[in-house]
Amino acid sequence: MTVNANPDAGVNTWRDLPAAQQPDWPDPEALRDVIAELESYPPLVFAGECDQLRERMAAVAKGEAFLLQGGDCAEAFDAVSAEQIRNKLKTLLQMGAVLTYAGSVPVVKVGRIAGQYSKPRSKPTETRDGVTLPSYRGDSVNGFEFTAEARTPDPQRLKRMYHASAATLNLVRAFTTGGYADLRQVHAWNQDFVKSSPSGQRYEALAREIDRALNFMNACGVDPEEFKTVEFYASHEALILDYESALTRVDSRTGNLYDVSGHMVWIGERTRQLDGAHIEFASRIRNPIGVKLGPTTTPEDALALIERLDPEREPGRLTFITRMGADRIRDALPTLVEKVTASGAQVAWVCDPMHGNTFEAASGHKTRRFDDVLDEVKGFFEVHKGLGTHPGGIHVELTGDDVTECVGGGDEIFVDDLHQRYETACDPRLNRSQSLDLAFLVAEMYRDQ
Ligand SMILES: O=C[C@H](O)[C@H](O)COP(=O)(O)O
Ligand SMILES: C=C(OP(=O)(O)O)C(=O)O
Repeated sequence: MTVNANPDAGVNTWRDLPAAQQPDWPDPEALRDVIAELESYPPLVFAGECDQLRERMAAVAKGEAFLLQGGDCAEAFDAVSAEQIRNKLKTLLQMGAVLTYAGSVPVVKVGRIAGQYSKPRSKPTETRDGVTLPSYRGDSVNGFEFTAEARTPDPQRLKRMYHASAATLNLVRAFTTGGYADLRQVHAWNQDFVKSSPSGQRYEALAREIDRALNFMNACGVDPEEFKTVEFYASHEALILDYESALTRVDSRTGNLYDVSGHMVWIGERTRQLDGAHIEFASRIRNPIGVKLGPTTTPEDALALIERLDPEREPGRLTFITRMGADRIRDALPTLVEKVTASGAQVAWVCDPMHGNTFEAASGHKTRRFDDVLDEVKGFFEVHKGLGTHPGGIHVELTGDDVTECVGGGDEIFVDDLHQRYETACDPRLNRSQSLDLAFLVAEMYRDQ
């Protein structure tokens, strides 16, 4: 259930509509208290930063830049450590360097980070050995452990989500502006990795080229500030609407509403009903918005979403993140892109090659084949090439750690390896080596485009 914490605020119009995938909070009073407290907390991001990202996304929509959006499937409170945050950031920075240099395109870097704590689920309950409990819905809602106590939704967790997001964002900001992300560190990001992995070695060769280019520029007297820091943004799925609307504020500069829990938020495949609460919520805020589109999306759905979320047809406002599956993308995507383009809307098209390619291995692990992931990205590029439209970016679930959750990749992981380091709380992520492999292959596709 949801409660009406601030009926006068313009953001609360979603409360009258059906809201899919919301937790069954057992104690409405406790939820109300938490919402009131969250409403008093300072913003996690500044509205001006959201505007800046909207401008960057406009460049993506116009074909002038490429989006790299990636991070955990589900962040976890016990993984808010310097090491894990640094590893994730390092992986994204390395991928960004590969795409920028080998793909020769400006890369907009956005993490699935500092707020990705809530998960929509296929089933509301999970049964093990005859015991049925609520499904795990992310650390913002309940615990992963299979006990009645852990699985009971607890609104106090929404406050932990805020604090975990704040701590993560703080370190990300320190790393990206305090010297760690300086392009001259391009080798340092690879240090612990290069010897053992083919993709690490390939990266090292590219880093040497970048070094030479930097030395050349330096010798010419050019040392741009842009190389010393990195623009990096935070995004997550806007799923738990009580949290998102408690973090929505009126921007004093413009009087507009911004969800200041992250720079960009997206609405998932399971919650993008046109007459539902999530789309209503997204229509009220000025952040750049993503919407996931699965294989059954019709052109009419896409056009109606544009009408609701981007009535002014403003490039950068709306990103369609398609997640069709490798076997469907070549059939399902062309009509969508054609009809949307013909409507005059300039959305950014981004490929999520993860969510349409999940299967369960014989061992019971949810996994994905690297080759399927790659094939979906290839299909995405083929479709856009065929239509003369811009393949705007990729959206991937990844981690900087050497997990064994997806099979394949240059440093191949086999189905029998899955149990070794299977650490995700929900869906399988690419590890660092697989992520770099993907970046090199996408850079080649982009160049060939
Ligand atoms: O990350 C996406 C969804 O939350 C996830 O795919 C749902 O998984 P389920 O089908 O196991 O519920
Ligand atoms: C739930 C997700 O994806 P989708 O909505 O595409 O299933 C996700 O990206 O975490």
